[in-house]
Parts: sequence; C-alpha cells; structure tokens
Amino acid sequence: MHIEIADLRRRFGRVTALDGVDLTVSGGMFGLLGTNGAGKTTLMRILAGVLPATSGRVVVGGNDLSTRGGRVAVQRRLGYLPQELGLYPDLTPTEFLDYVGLLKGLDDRAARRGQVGDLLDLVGLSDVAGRKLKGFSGGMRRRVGIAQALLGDPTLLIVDEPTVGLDPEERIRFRTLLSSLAGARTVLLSTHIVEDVAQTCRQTAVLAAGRVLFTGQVTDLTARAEGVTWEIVTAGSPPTDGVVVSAIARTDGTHYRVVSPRPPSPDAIPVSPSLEEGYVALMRSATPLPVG
Ligand SMILES: Nc1ncnc2c1ncn2[C@@H]1O[C@H](COP(=O)(O)OP(=O)(O)OP(=O)(O)O)[C@@H](O)[C@H]1O
Repeated sequence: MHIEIADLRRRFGRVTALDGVDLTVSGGMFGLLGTNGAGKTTLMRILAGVLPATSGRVVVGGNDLSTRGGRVAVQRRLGYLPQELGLYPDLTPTEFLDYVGLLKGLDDRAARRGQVGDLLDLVGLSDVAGRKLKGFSGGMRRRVGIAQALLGDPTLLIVDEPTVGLDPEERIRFRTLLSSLAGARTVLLSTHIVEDVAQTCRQTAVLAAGRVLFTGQVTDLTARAEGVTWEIVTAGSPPTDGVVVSAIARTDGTHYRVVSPRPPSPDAIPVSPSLEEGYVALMRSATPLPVG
C-alpha cells in the first residue's frame, strides 16, 4: 500500500513533534529509525488515524487522512501494534483475539474463530491458546499483539517499537515473523534498534527532532559511512577521535571500530561499514560540532 506524506507537522503545545515531514513508502517492509523523542510514535499514530496532524498531507492507499471517509477507509485495511498494547490478563489469547475481532467488525462467529486459530498458529502460540495472558513473557505478549493487528487481514501493518525489552532470541524470532508478513503487505516498522532494520528492511527513513534526515535504500544509508569507518587494534587507551561504535577484546588487544572523518590513529585501517555505522555517520554529520 502506497503512503505519501507531505510537509506533515504536529505540535503538542510548545513541543514540535513533527516538523515538516516528507516521506514516501511503497510496498514491502519499511524501517523508521530514530532516537527517543524523534517523533516516530507521533508519525505512526497519525498514520493509524488515531491522532490528527496539525498540518500537512497524508495519503494512504489513495485515501486522504484529513477526511473522515479517508480515515475510515484506511482503518479497514490497517493493522496497528502500538508501543503499549493493553492485554486483558485474565483472558486467554483465543478469548482476547476473539474480542478484538468483534471490535474490528468480524461479525461471522465461525469465520472469526477460524481466523483466530490460524493467527495463533502463525505466531506460534497455538500450544498456549488456552492459558491466561497474565503468565506470558514479553515476546509472547508481542506475538499476541501482532496477531491482533493481523485480524481482518490488513494490507498495511504498522508496528511501533515491537522489539523493545525482548531478549535476543525473542527479538530475532519476532523480526523474522514480521519479515514473513511483508510479502503482500506494507509493513512499517518503527524502532531505535538499527540491527532490526538491517536484518529486515530494504527501505528506511531516519527521523531526528521531527525531521527526516534520510530516506532511501538501507544500502545507501550504510554507504554514508564509506571512507569514514576505521578499525584499530590496541592494548592501550581507547581512541578519542570520532565515535567508537564497537570495542571487542581479543588476545591481540581491543578491536575498536570508529566512525571518524580522519584516521583516528596512524595505524587505523579503513573497513567496510555496517548499517549502524552508516546511521552514526548520518547522525554525526547532522549534529553541529561544538564551537571552540
Ligand atoms: N501526547 C503528547 N503530549 C505532549 N508531548 C508529546 C505527546 N506525544 C509526544 N510528545 C512529544 O513529542 C516528541 C516526539 O515524541 P514521540 O513519542 O513521537 O517520539 P518517538 O520517536 O516515538 O520516541 P520514543 O522512542 O521515546 O517513543 C517528544 O518530545 C514527546 O515528548
């Protein structure tokens, strides 16, 4: 589903959460990166039709979100997993999904129950379908969350920071699930975890202080750190020039990877960057250096 955003602004009192966002999203999985407070949740909530924009234009699948008709049309084709999804602790996943299905207008009881069963299968929760939600781990809760978002077979799936707080194994499992859902759908994934985008998305955008700093192919964001990423191996003190992205202690010394416009030491070796290093290079180039 095609999304077109033009000069989108949203203020909360004196806080400007979105400050003139222009963005185009087409099918597949799209990663929205940004630090805490960058405006990701605000953008997701506007796209989901639960928060109005202050100004600007958002068109989703040909529907203008500034009109009620447009919002209703989009909500019919939308699945949304907000950052904080309230689950009813005394319900089982089957009961919870059945309830959300009713709210989404899936009136045919047998068809709804069928869909709930299929979705529990898809997210790997069939074995615990009869257990109360209050005993579920963070990863299991997130999987219930994605199942409720998928009720009604939406063509657009919006997921806000879905991997926060998950252990590494759960995180990998969850993002693999998201990738598998992106085939025929557009999946918009908001996150501050660069690795989630590196592993799942071809297209990405980076938000900072309510503005789009970058939008395009993930490989082009990685390329931002081309020629400015270095490796240094030393048993001495850490490099002070540039941003140290990783430090791994090995028998021959600590291996530092550094993003810096200049070689951070005479024996620094230029290396191929990762997406995380591309992100760091972008953020660094966008941050004015302190004067003096
Ligand atoms: N309902 C609100 N009332 C007042 N300020 C808000 C509201 N929602 C968001 N903001 C402010 O807007 C800015 C953007 O917030 P937003 O939650 O969209 O960022 P984010 O990128 O999703 O960050 P996080 O990853 O921390 O959720 C922040 O300064 C935040 O404090």
